[in-house]
Amino acid sequence: MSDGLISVASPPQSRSSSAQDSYSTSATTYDDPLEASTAPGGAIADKRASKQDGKGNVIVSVRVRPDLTGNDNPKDWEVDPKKALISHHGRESGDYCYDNVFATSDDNSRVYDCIAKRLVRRVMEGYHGTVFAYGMTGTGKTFSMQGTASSPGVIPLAITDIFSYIRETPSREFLLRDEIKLREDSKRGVYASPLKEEIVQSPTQLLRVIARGDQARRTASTQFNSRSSRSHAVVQIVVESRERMPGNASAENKRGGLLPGGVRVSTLSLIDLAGSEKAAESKERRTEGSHINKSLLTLGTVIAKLSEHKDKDGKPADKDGKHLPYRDSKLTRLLQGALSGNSLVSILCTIQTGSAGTAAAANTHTAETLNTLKFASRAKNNIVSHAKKAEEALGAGGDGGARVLLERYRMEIAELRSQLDCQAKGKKKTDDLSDEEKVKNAEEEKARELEAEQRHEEQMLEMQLARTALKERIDHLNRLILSSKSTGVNRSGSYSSLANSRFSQISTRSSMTASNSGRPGMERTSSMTSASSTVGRRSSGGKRQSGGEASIMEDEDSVGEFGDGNASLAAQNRALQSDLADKNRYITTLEKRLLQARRASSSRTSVGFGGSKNILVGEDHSVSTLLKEKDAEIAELRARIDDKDRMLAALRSVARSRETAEGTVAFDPRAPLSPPPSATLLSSQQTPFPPMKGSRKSAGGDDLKILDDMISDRIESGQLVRSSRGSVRIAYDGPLRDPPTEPLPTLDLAHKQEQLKQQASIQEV
Ligand SMILES: Nc1ncnc2c1ncn2[C@@H]1O[C@H](COP(=O)(O)OP(=O)(O)OP(=O)(O)O)[C@@H](O)[C@H]1O
Repeated sequence: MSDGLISVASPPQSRSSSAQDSYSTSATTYDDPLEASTAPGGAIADKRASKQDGKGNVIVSVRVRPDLTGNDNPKDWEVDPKKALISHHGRESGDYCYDNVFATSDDNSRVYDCIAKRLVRRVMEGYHGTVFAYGMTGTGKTFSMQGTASSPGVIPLAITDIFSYIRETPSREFLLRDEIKLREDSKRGVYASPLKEEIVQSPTQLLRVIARGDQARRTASTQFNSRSSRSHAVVQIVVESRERMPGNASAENKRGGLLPGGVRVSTLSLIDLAGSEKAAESKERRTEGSHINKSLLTLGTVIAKLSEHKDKDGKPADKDGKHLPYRDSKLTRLLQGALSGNSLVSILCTIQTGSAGTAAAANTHTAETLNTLKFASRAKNNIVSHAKKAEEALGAGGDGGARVLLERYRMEIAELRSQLDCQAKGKKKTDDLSDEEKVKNAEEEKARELEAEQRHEEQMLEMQLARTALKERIDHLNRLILSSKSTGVNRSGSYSSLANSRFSQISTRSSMTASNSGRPGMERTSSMTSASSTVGRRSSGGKRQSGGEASIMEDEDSVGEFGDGNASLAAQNRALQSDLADKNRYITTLEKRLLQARRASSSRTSVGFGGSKNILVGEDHSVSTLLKEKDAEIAELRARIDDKDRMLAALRSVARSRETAEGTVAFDPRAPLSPPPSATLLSSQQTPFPPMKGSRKSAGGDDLKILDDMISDRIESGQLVRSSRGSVRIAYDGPLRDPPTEPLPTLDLAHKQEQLKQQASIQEV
């Protein structure tokens, strides 16, 4: 027996690995009491002993690679798979008993069932598990761990079982990630590849991830070392699981409705170490500081020291009580958990018992094989595992919680759901706010519309008020205009009254002149004038009318009183007087027409302006036009008056010429209706009133003086009577002629012309 490391022979395997529950081959068992009864009877005591000292959690198996020459039964080696015994006969003879010894005929499936299947199950249940292969280069480590397409190794089979277990365990949910793959070569030492852990959801995906890592490993090996065994390959699968909601939970609850329990995290490490023979032989490489050799040597050293000594706390220590040098290499650092007893461990050592060719090669090969067996024996004897189920990490607190990806994911999911809820609430709130804003906007819009409507109404009201104000202003202005016009009209009316008054004055003066003359024609003229004047109405009494009528008759008879032979001159004077009377009548008629026109204009203006407030400004033009027409009529009347003046002047000139030609004519006092022409002219020229100005005075100044002298003579003779006011009249000579109570209107053309001119000038103003 080689160095006494292998103390417990592994029982022969009895079952295949095709079935999930067929894992019952190992002589070592994990801390499952029910498993003990299933083991072969001869190994029960040893297994119980292993369980008691914690060695039951460590499985050490040896696989013998077939000999390429077909010599699977070398004379120095005896392999008994059933007894899990390898015996070497020769210089270093001995029996090496392990938990499992696989013959050359055993395939990968069987190897997996014996060394890893149950471990994988335990990992799925919450244990940490480590499976690594150790052996000489070319002895079938990779073949056993990875296998081939037709004969998958431990890793693919473990992956298959992992997903099978997940499918068969609906009460829990799992999360798998290929976390770390340590690579170690002579140049870079141990390094992680890939550096990024990946979540895997299917065996194919996990295998693809592993294949990428293996490809990287091979590339590195090709670059730095032609031999792939110069590096390690570590596949570490982290399994997180937690209990699901009851089966009747809805699909949504199955995803998110987790029970309040924590997340269980376990790790399955599958390691394909570099060729151990180099670590054992190549001192040269060790002196070069080979990381690979150092790791393997450190691993061997650690394993060799595991059970030799314990520290004061009972933890593995070296003989000096010092801590084991796990940190001397990254490999031992990685495997520290497994080697220190916190993990289930399964060690597969591969050997090749066949011929290595030459004798030297055969000796080297045998020595290396023996070293592998010794390593396995030490591992079997020294590694004590007290692996327990990993504690469920509750919540996210602490480092453990932070390391739990599932918990992190759960928390992240919860947080995302919270955010989603918040977003949904926010969205709802936003929607609500949007609705509120819409309502608010609608209200604001409505308010704006109302405000606009009110503003519009106010504007309309203001416009209406403005229009009203403008209308009032216009009306006011119109009233002002009308007032101005009315004032003019009223003034016109006042002027009319005034004019009537003045006319009455004129009439009074005329009556005085007529009284002086005592001619019925004057009375007739007076009556005509009085018809349009207040004074005239006063003078239009029945007595006076009767007197007037009588006067007319008397006028006809009075001619004979002045029958002095100057009848023609008297007749001419009468004709002139008659003509003057006609002119006066014509002037009176014109005055009446002018007065009527002014009244009509005033009436139309008053009716037009006072009857409607909406008078157009254009109507002023009609008034103005009417006024202009009246002014034009007045101007025409003035022109006619001027014509009459010129006619009178011509008549006076003719009378003077005749008087000059006929000499002095004796005045016939019997002819009162036939006063001398000079008297008539005197009267007509307002003698004894102030003489007319201008050409009129100069035209007949001498003649008038003569006539004045004649009138004075007749007054002295009693034929004419001068009143106290200066007017002259024919002396009263009998009862048949009532003296006039009021002065008869006399012809005072010049004075009337002046009045008309004054009236016209006032109208123009
Ligand atoms: N049990 C076996 N049955 C059939 N062929 C095997 C077996 N074991 C190994 N081989 C073959 O032996 C060769 C070397 O095997 P493998 O590469 O697995 O050795 P290794 O120990 O991994 O070497 P290294 O340390 O260099 O990686 C391979 O071609 C492989 O197919």
